[in-house]
Amino acid sequence: MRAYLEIFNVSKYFGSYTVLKDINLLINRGEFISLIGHSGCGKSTLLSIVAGLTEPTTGSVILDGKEVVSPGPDRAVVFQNYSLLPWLSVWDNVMVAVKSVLKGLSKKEMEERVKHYLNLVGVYEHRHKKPSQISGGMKQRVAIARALAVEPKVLLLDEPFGALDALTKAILQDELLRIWEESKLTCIMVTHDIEEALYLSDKVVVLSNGPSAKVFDVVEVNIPRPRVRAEIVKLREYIETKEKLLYYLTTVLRKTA
Ligand SMILES: Nc1ncnc2c1ncn2[C@@H]1O[C@H](COP(=O)(O)OP(=O)(O)OP(=O)(O)O)[C@@H](O)[C@H]1O
Repeated sequence: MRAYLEIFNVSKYFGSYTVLKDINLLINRGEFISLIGHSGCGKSTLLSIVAGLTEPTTGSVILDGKEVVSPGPDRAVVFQNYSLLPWLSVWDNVMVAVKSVLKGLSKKEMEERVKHYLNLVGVYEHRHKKPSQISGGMKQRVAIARALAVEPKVLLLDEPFGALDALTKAILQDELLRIWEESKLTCIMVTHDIEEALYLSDKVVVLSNGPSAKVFDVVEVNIPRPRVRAEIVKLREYIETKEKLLYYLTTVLRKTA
């Protein structure tokens, strides 16, 4: 049986520099996958290839039986730096995405959808504000609402909570987990945070150090769901998987620079 998202022999060269070499990954529908690895190994490049924003030098990405050749509404990306349009209100930032992707909807259906997703991430009451008038955590909520509002098949997250303080980060991780559990979206998230990866993911894909980064290991996170942060940290599976990932990153793949 084919996987929902298939990454076949993907390599990426920037000039003579080989970032990724022969990446192979199979991701099932509804899975939550984290990509982890040292800075500069090519995590964002791989995510960008899946998004269709970067073309692989060799190999291919197949989503639901179709090759990815460009960005498309079936894949939404959330970046660390929110990437909201500063001159538009919170409402319009989401509406612009809905209008551009879901042209067949009536005005009322579009408005209902924007309202639904702003409510889902808890920023509806801030809908008239501009991005400069809301906090970083709220901006990231809006970015997530915008991504979800087009109802993609795959949600791609590039260090989505990397710029947030620890408490806001924990709250948004809980919200993302809740939304993912309800929607059963397929998610791929780049992160540097092992605990975040363990809390959210079904599998953690560890990339080796670049240049020519490969998939070093795919670590299954066999922690039952629903997950309660305070409870899972006591589980043997959590402790052992965390130790394994730490061992990979700090010993086997240790970087000297
Ligand atoms: N457009 C580009 N042109 C040339 N080199 C690039 C380009 N994009 C990325 N690179 C290089 O590819 C390598 C991988 O970058 P990438 O951002 O994918 O790594 P990363 O693992 O996501 O890093 P970090 O964890 O620091 O965000 C780096 O050496 C980077 O300088």
